[in-house]
Amino acid sequence: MPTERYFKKVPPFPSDVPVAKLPRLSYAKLLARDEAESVALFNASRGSGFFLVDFTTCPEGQKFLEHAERMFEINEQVNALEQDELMKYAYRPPHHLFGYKHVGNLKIEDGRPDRCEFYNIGQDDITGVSDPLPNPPLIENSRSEIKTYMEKAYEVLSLVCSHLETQLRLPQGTLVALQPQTRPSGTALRMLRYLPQPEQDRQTSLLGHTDIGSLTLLFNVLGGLQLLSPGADPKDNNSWVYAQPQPGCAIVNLGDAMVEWSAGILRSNMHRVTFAPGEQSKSTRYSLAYLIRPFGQAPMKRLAGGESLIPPLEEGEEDNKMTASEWESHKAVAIKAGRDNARSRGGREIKLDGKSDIVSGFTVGSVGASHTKKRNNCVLFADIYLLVESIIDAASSAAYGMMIHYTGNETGQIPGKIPNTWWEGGAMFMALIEYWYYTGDTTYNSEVSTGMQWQAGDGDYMPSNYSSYIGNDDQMFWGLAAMTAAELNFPEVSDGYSWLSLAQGVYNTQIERWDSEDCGGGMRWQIWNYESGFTMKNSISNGGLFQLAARLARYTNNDTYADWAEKIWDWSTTQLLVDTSTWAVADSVSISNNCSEPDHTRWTYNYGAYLMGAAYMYNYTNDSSTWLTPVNGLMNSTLSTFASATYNNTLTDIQCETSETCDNNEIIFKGLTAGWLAFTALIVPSTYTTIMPALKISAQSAAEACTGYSNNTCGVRWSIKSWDGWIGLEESMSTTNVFWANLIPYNMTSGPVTSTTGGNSTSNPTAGTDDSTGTSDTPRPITAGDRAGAGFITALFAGSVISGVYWLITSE
Ligand SMILES: O=C(O)CCC(=O)C(=O)O
Ligand SMILES: [Fe+2]
Repeated sequence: MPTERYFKKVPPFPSDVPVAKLPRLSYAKLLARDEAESVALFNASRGSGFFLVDFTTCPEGQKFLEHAERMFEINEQVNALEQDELMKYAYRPPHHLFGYKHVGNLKIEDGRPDRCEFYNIGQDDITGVSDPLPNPPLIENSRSEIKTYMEKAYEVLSLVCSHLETQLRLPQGTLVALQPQTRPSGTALRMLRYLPQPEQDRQTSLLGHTDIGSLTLLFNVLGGLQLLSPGADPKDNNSWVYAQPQPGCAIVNLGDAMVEWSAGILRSNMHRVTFAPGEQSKSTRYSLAYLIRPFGQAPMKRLAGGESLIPPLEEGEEDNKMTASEWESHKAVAIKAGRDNARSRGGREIKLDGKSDIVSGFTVGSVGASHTKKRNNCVLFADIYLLVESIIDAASSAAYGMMIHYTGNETGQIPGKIPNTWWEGGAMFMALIEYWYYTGDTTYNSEVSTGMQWQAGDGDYMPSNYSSYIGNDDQMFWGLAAMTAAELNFPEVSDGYSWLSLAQGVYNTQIERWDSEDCGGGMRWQIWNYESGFTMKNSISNGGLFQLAARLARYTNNDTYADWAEKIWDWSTTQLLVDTSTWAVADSVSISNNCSEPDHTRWTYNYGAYLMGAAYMYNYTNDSSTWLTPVNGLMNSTLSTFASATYNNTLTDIQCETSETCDNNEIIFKGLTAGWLAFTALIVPSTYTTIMPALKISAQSAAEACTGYSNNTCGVRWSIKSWDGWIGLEESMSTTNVFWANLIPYNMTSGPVTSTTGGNSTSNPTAGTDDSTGTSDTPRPITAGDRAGAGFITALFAGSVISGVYWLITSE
């Protein structure tokens, strides 16, 4: 389709719109290594990072155009498939970056949904470098043709690399070796379609971005692609000029990897897609992009040294020490104004034979006028596909910051046990399971499995080593972690307890402890009468069991659990632990005054525990309005109490944060709450538009609070939007939670499953019932110090950059 005869089928590109004058290089001359063509390629790569390659100039080129036409046919057919069929192969960042992206899946500058759809075919899939991925039969049947096209396109771009190597005076093969077709990478053939937009309602179809890989080879017939004029304001529509497709030519552009390798000599320019100009706007636009990304482990550092024109590090400059895949995820950070690596994004002057040499951007041609603009030194948006990756990156950095404090996986240590605390292990594993689910990062999975099984006791989280001082709430967190594992299909441990049975074990042992003798019911805080909280009935124990029962009801579709959930809810609201007129949640009541005086202590997680339970009941009862009122009431009171403007709309445990008196337990609360809010947004869809923006702001603030020691150390007080000097496992756990919670929008179709929607954890309805641990009231000696705060250990972890989230969230 990119040949003359296809151009004739559509209205001509109008002559009265400004266009970027891109140099048109002859493929024949490039093949013949024509010196002038090589220099022209280099100058275009420095100036605008965009040029045309004319394939009509030789038989090899014409052959390539035939292959491209065939891909255009496949493009039309693939995008013409029924939505339902395409959605079977949905591209699901963060887990799957290949497959079909539907219209509206990404956003444009102003937050509205995009108008671009595409099918991403992974190179590794097609060449056999990875296991095959599922694709529609149309693609499956065309594997060999697609493979040929990829090989040819790769050959063309390798030729481009070879010219760049010559001009940069790099040893031949240097750039090509960083992106071989034989090594795993994110390289893809993207088949894009843009339907015509109604005249009254037109907008950007694909958000302005730079390509994060190294080189892109793009064919299209209709206009629509626009480049940002160098130095211009991306918010001003006049700054964007069309790149006019030419018959028989591909548009080649450089991506960000080239900027890194060349220390800023080569240029990666902002571009976007909008409706086609003039009469063309009425036709459907197809384009075919072959996007090369370096192999995952490729170094991103500048290729200085030897004869190369690439300058060695200057004072104040730092080498990029990341691998390509690390760097892809971290790139978003470079955008934050004032950071070293954001200053030069291409077009850096070079020294040629002792003289400095600089190339301007591109010439803008329009009727009667032609002018050159300054080069663009400031890339304002990163590749759109990076949005997800930068949140993943933040989550991964926070999870790492958490796990460096964990020693349970070391020889001689106890799996699942965190010094000076037992319950936190459950909260930590819950965070790691969710982290795994939303990021796809399996790094900590074996720690999770081992620790969760090790602490399981007889299958109900009353392990004999700690059972003498475990409280109901402590045990509950492990139960909720196991429930989460079941709902997210965390891999089962073949010779261990099933996740579901562990959750059932906790539930069964706890309902046994329901205390009808005092205050008409309720769970006590403590199990043992020698513990000081034995005479108290608190929200987290009751709200936790309420939540667990609701989740078990939904997972197993068994009303017995739901009945218990209702019973706990009724008791909690009657006792005003949950006040259904104000939706305030107290921390506890005391048996000493017949539970008549709920306290005024406000903790995020008490709200969150009940909110999550109500959300599950709403979902379980098929959206019954009875449960919607509590869901909305608790959601609103959570946000207005803990994320008000006073706290920069950022989740704050108001009880301790301003006074800087939060203990290690308390530091974890708001992260747990963030996670429960996120699940609520998923299973009660009407809450989504309230919850997600709130979670975004919290994550943005948290990212800014994770700037300690220049190594992403996270503090406690997110709301002050800077690091507060605190550090520890708990701080990092909370930020891990708020970051994965922000990945929910990218994984909307899944989330917590049930036994009838893909959950396969084995049920054991009587789990824990034959375990007498925890039902005896014989006093046992307490092991000292379990509730004492852990000392703060200095974390030193390097490399990643959480503040990327700041940009990410503000840019959406
Ligand atoms: O459709 C086009 O012309 C451009 C697509 C693009 O920029 C991309 O996929 O990165
Ligand atoms: Fe692009």
